[in-house]
Order: sequence, then structure tokens, then C-alpha cells
Amino acid sequence: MEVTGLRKTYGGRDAVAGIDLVVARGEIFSLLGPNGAGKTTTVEILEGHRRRTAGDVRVLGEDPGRAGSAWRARIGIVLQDAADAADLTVSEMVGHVAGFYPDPHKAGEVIERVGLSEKRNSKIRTLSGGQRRRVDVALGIIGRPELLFLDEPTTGFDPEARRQFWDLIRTLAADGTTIVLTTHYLDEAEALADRLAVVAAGRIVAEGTPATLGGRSGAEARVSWVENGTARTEQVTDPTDLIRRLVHDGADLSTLTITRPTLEDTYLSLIGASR
Ligand SMILES: Nc1ncnc2c1ncn2[C@@H]1O[C@H](COP(=O)(O)OP(=O)(O)OP(=O)(O)O)[C@@H](O)[C@H]1O
Repeated sequence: MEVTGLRKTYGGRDAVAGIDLVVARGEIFSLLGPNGAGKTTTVEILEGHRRRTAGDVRVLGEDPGRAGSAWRARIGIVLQDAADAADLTVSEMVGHVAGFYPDPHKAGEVIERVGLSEKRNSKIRTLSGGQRRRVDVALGIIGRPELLFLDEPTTGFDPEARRQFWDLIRTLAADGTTIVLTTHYLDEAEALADRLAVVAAGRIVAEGTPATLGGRSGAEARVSWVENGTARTEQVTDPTDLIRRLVHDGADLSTLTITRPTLEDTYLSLIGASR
């Protein structure tokens, strides 16, 4: 996927104000950013669902604004609430959508992969919110997509279902599926993404790996310990010397913690700085 100078204007205002992106095959790429930053607009242009005002976009070798049904069949989209109103069973719905694709997975296999085998004969409208999201995921992957767009895919999942979903996404990526993930869950982005970009006010304000985004890996470490009953904290670039000194001084290190900024800390400071 290659995007250069992407812009989208609504009524004279820029929702996307010049975005450049490159995503390689098999990569898990995550877009982060506050509400209204322009993520959905960007992703919908990449999916071919929205027209752009300016810029060059290539997705699986084609311009999504002009690509036809053969291109569309190579792409999977996990839409929120795609399956919500259905009066069909899980098997019927997944089997029905499979029929739109030239080389789909078997419906039963996909239903098992998303953890819904026990519910395969239940009507979708009787499922819980998290179970319906799993149906959405099943519909997104049934067509064996080369590129999968996930928009806040785990909203409403219980913790165990989230972990299972993460494993599923890693398996898909390991098999060569390219994944574009939009999420507000920074732990999810950190767990899954090879690279991520933070979007604010229609622009990319930072891009990198979860470990290095926004200079995170070079940020100071916060070292905390208890000394003679008093809590102590120091901020240092490299904690090695400090810890050597504490060992030398015979400090009690059973309370020692070393923390660096979390991805959420880094994200919030990037967003704050962009305002
Ligand atoms: N169809 C539209 N007409 C006019 N303005 C729009 C339209 N769609 C989006 N916008 C505006 O474009 C900006 C970007 O919206 P977008 O939905 O892309 O944000 P987002 O980053 O996906 O936000 P969220 O995290 O809330 O989903 C917002 O200011 C929004 O109000």
C-alpha cells in the first residue's frame, strides 16, 4: 500500500491534510489518533469507499477509486455492526457472505477460528455484543483477503476473547495477510502492530515501531525503590550506574521498579504537542 499527499476536504475544511504512508505485504500497521483525527476518512479512501480530494493512492497495485470487483475480492473489511440486524444464524450469514468470493475459506473453519462454533446455529440477533463482533471478524476474513482492514475490532470483547483475536490476527499476518488496524486501545496496538502512525488533525504526527515511537526507547527510565522506609525515585537515561551504586550501598532492592513511558504516555504527549 502506498499513499502520497492524501487529502480529503469536506466543505472547504481538511479532514485529511496530506498523509504519506507505505505498508508492506504481511505487515500489521496500526493507525492511532483522537476522535475526528481523520483515520476513518483515510481508511475508507484506501478501501475504495470514499473519494479523495487529492493525492496518489495504490492499494494491492491499484487505485481504490477506480478498482473493480476483482480487486475488492482481495480485500477484507471488518465493519462495526455489519452483522447486527441479521435474522440469520451464524452459519447462514457466514456461508452467505462466502458466496460473494471466488476462493473463500470454509464457513465452519472461520466460525471455529473466531470461537463461535457453539453458536453456529444461533440467530445473530440473539448473540451478545462481543459475539456479534466475532461474526463481523468472520465476515471480514471469509474471503481469504490479502489485505484486511480492522476498525476497532475488539470493542466489547472479554479479555480472553481479545487474546484469542490477537492470536488470530498474528496467524493471518504470518500467513502473509497485510493488516491495517485502527484502534483506540494502545495495548492492542502495542501487542499487534509492527509499525504504527499517530494521526492528529488530518496529519501524521509520528510514525515508528511500538518500541521507538516518538523517541520512546530513548526516553528516561524512572527508577523507584524504598530506602530506610522512604520511597525514592530518580529519572535516568541508563539505570545501570544507579543500580550499581544502590547495590554497593547495600540498599534493599526487593522494592525496585524500573519503568519507561508506556505507549499511552508517548501517545498522549504526541497528541498534546500537536495541538
Ligand atoms: N461525510 C462527512 N461530511 C463532513 N465532515 C465529515 C464527514 N466525515 C467525516 N467528517 C469530518 O472529518 C473529520 C475526520 O473524521 P474521521 O471520521 O475520519 O475521524 P476518525 O479519526 O475516524 O475519528 P474516530 O476516532 O472518532 O472514529 C471530522 O472532523 C469529521 O467531523
